[in-house]
Amino acid sequence: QKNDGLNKFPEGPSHPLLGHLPLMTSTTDVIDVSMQLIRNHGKTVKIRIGPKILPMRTSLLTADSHLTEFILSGNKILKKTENYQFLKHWLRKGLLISDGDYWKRHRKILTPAFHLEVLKEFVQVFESVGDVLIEKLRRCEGTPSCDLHPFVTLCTLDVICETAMGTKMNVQSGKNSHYVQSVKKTCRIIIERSMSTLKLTDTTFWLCRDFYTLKNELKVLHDFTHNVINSKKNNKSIDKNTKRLAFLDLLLKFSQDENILSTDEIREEVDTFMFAGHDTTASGICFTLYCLADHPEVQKQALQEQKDLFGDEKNPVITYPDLQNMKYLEQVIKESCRLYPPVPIIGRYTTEDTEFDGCLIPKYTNIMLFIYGLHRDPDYFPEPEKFKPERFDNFDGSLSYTYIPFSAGSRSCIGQKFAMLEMKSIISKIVRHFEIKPTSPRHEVKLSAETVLKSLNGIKVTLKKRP
Ligand code: HEM
Repeated sequence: QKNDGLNKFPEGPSHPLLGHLPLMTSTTDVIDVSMQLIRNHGKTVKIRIGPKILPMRTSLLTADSHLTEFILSGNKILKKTENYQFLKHWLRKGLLISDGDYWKRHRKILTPAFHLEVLKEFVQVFESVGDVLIEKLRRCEGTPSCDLHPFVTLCTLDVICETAMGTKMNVQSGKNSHYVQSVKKTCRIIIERSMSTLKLTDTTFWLCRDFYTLKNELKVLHDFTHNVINSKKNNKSIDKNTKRLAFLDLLLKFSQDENILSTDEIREEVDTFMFAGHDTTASGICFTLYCLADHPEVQKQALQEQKDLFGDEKNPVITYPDLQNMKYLEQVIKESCRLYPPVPIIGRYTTEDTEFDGCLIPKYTNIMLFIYGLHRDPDYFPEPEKFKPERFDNFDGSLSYTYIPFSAGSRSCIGQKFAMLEMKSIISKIVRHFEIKPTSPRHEVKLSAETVLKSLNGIKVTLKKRP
């Protein structure tokens, strides 16, 4: 393995034998240590695991917009890094982790399922599931501190179950808790595998209890989607009265017409939507509400926008054009996704020697694109720590590789428009019903880079019913 080209990049402090491994032993370290490295040593740094002379792995960590643009805008470096492989037991060859011609073919097949005409029909789902969330949040009214995360996660799970599979799961009302528990346990094990030497490789993972737990949980998850698909195939559970089709119905339809996806392939894609489409939006919603609590003047303006659109009506019937008209709220969400990007790091892997800016990046290099770092760079965003939605007043394309919460280029998030609509629907509802205030003393989030950005100590605010 030739890694000479990487010598151009600084390494920062590291252990001579273990490299950066001792610095990154937890999901919280990943954010802090990566920030320190890029602040103190340059926008792109080398991360080494193992001895300096013969490293086990050398990666690049970058928050440089040029290198980010080079990687994301080209069509050469499309393969994901090996840590995505922890997802393979659940998602198999789903869109998020597949590559090569297989990925290309599936991306082309799945793209029409995210067409605007399809998404517009989902607004009703966001709204009715959001109404249940409002009822659940009433429990928090008057309490000094409410952790939003568990409430919002169940809400986004209900949304994705109904939109991806066409199945009302009512997890917010305590139904189907076995499926929810399996999603939670599987996500936990996936994160822990990337942090534990014993769980890291399949060769030793089977020695751990989690290997068997994962096996059981995956059976629950796979059986569930499998059964939904089968009953749809036998046409037992398609609601004839709705013109709304879930992603699964669309995939089945495409496949019936042209026989392009097998049942297993459909299941893998539906599982992928389930995974990629609920924790991410929950993170986006929770951090936006946290920012609104901290910035009463921004919240006031967001509420005013709601009043301008719907008067004093707290429960208007919201349509797709209404969500489009929530321009200020969109800026608020964008600014929150800048400071707290729901997906803080993504990884790509070079399959051939690649030249960038006169430097050779060798074949088999992991490149970690540090979205969180890009978004907090003062060269790209003056006063980066400040929450200023007006930054997005005149958002122009030149920011496109400095602001990438949904990634960019051909492997960008296929669910981007869906996610923005869902976040607007849920957040606007909460803003109309509650005044969101910081807790006293103010809750300070402890950021953790799991597959999505989370806060280890929850996302706590105070909710006060609006008159
Ligand atoms: C705020 C919410 C969301 C954020 C911030 C987000 C962010 C991202 C990012 C950064 C990627 C690139 C991942 C990588 O390169 O490794 C991605 C990919 C993807 N996202 Fe999202 N996502 C969100 C919501 C959703 C939703 C709701 C869905 C589905 C309904 C979805 C489905 C996917 C899929 C399938 C991919 C893989 C695309 C491909 O490789 O072709 N995402 N997302």
